[in-house]
Amino acid sequence: MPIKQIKLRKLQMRLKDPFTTSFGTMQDKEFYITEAIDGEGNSGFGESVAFISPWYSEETVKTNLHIMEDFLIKILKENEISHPDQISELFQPIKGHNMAKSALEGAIWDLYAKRQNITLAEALGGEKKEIDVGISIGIQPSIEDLLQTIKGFVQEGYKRMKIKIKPGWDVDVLREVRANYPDLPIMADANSAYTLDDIEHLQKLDDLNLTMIEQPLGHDDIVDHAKLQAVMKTPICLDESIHSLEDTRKAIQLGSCKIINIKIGRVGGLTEAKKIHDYCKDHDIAVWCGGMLEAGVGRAHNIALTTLDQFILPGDTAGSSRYWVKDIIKPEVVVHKGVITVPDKPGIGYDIDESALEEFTVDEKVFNF
Ligand SMILES: O=C(O)CCC(=O)C1=CC=C[C@@H](O)[C@@H]1C(=O)O
Ligand SMILES: [Mg+2]
Repeated sequence: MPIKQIKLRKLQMRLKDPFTTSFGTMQDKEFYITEAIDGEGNSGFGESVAFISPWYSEETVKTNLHIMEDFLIKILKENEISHPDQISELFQPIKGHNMAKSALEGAIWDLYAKRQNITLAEALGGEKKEIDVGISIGIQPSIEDLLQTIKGFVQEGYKRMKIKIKPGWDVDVLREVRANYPDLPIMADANSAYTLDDIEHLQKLDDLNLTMIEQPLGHDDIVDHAKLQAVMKTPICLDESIHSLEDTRKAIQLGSCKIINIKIGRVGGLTEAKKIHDYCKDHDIAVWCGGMLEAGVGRAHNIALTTLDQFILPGDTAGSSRYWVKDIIKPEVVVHKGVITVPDKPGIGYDIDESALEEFTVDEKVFNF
């Protein structure tokens, strides 16, 4: 697969609404869209999920550019790529920087699928033609606002509500939600806002029939999570703690979680994400596809990954209109009654909206091979 050119476009897009988690609030998103071009004019696209500041992980938009242009693109130039699965091996000598690696690998996966004239889902071995999706709701100004927000998303048919929690906005809030929605699938995401000192407080959540509690403890912990899971009925789901298949193996061996949120960027790309999926399938651990407030390219990659059969829980892949006035793909991602129909066109299955891409691009770098 002769790559002739890599393009890095830095985009700035403004979320429709501020998104608040236990870390803080964001509304202006800056990120990279990557493009891998072959000699026949085919283009594959990827998206980096790193944020402007290192609050979710140590990576940022700036570290992404540094690692992509100073290391990863050089490795791609120096090696003949025949299959995208080679890339994670080639990038192995570069420690960390999974989101930078994933952004480039994703563009090459899309290019590969287009050259084979198959969908990215088929290239990954996925068979689902539709995927169930849930929605992630940031911390709201009041419980009334939260209930109103949930009401709207329930009416839109989303299959599961993910509610952000933090100390002072947790048990009482979730009790109120459960009282209003006795049968609705509800999960909580704490984004590491608690410690083992909070065990007794977190155990109060066990009465609420939550589908899971996501990442209650340290962002890089699997030991304390194992202690917490041992005393909680509610399944713990790990997000930030899982960066690789190795982390997955250790977390499952320790009993740190019963569910894993797979995010392509966090684990370094689609090849590693598929390995984690396959390992979880062998060990009866449910997985779902998390979100990073992506634009349409990243959303399309998430949809393709979610077609693999161990993705048995609704993920965070909302429709484009959840976050964006205008997305960079056409058609946009649409959720109908909590379901996304998997596109059947080659590659990611959505076209790039060239005018929107140009409108949001604030910088572009081209690397010729
Ligand atoms: O992209 C989406 O719709 C979900 C976004 C979301 O919930 C998150 C994005 C980034 C970090 C976290 O705050 C949170 C998560 O943990 O999944
Ligand atoms: Mg999370």
